Amino acid sequence: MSRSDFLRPLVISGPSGTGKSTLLSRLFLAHPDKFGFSVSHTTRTPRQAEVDGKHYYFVSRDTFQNLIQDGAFIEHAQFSNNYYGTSIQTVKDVAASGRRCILDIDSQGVRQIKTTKGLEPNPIYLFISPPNMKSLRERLTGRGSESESSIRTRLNTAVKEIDYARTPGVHDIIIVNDNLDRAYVAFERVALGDPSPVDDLPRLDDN
Ligand SMILES: Nc1ncnc2c1ncn2[C@@H]1O[C@H](COP(=O)(O)OP(=O)(O)OP(=O)(O)O)[C@@H](O)[C@H]1O
Repeated sequence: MSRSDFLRPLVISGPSGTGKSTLLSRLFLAHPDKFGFSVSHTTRTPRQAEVDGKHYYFVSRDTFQNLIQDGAFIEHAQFSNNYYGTSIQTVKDVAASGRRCILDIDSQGVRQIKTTKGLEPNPIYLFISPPNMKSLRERLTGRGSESESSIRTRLNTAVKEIDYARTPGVHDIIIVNDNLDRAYVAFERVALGDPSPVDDLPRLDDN
């Protein structure tokens, strides 16, 4: 991979509970100096052990709405009654440090970045899929962070996200997080610049 490719932001999306944070934590542990996470802003309340400025910038709805007015975001979206957004400044800060910027955003955000063309250079889009809906439900339940109704909302959204991911050209790369070790090997390759891993998206009518 050339240096210019390495500085292309890597946009990671995939249903809630599919394992994005888990894969990212491993990557950052293995390569502490190579990658920079674009820390998103959100109006949701922090989960236990989440740190302001590290996992998210936790802000009020008023602050978030002012930032939208100021044009601070390359994408922002509302999900489960909370706002999430990525500020232009965060991405610039990571690129300026010579690290590859990694963005973890939902599919509404992916659509928005693609239409606003706010990011230079052009990002690479990676979709992390669950192997099936049953596993996704188990992961969301096992994480213990969501109410039953929140899990239902996330599962309904997941179906739409996986459908959107079937649209040709939306994502450059697809990884199915079935076995965590296998998925991580593929994920690490992508992060280091190999564009080849493309798994098959699961059929949703057989699980
Ligand atoms: N391959 C896997 N097999 C089994 N469990 C997994 C796997 N990958 C992740 N998990 C577990 O699934 C749960 C959800 O993972 P994680 O929180 O990383 O998802 P996420 O995609 O970051 O979700 P969100 O978008 O809501 O932040 C966690 O408890 C994690 O330990």
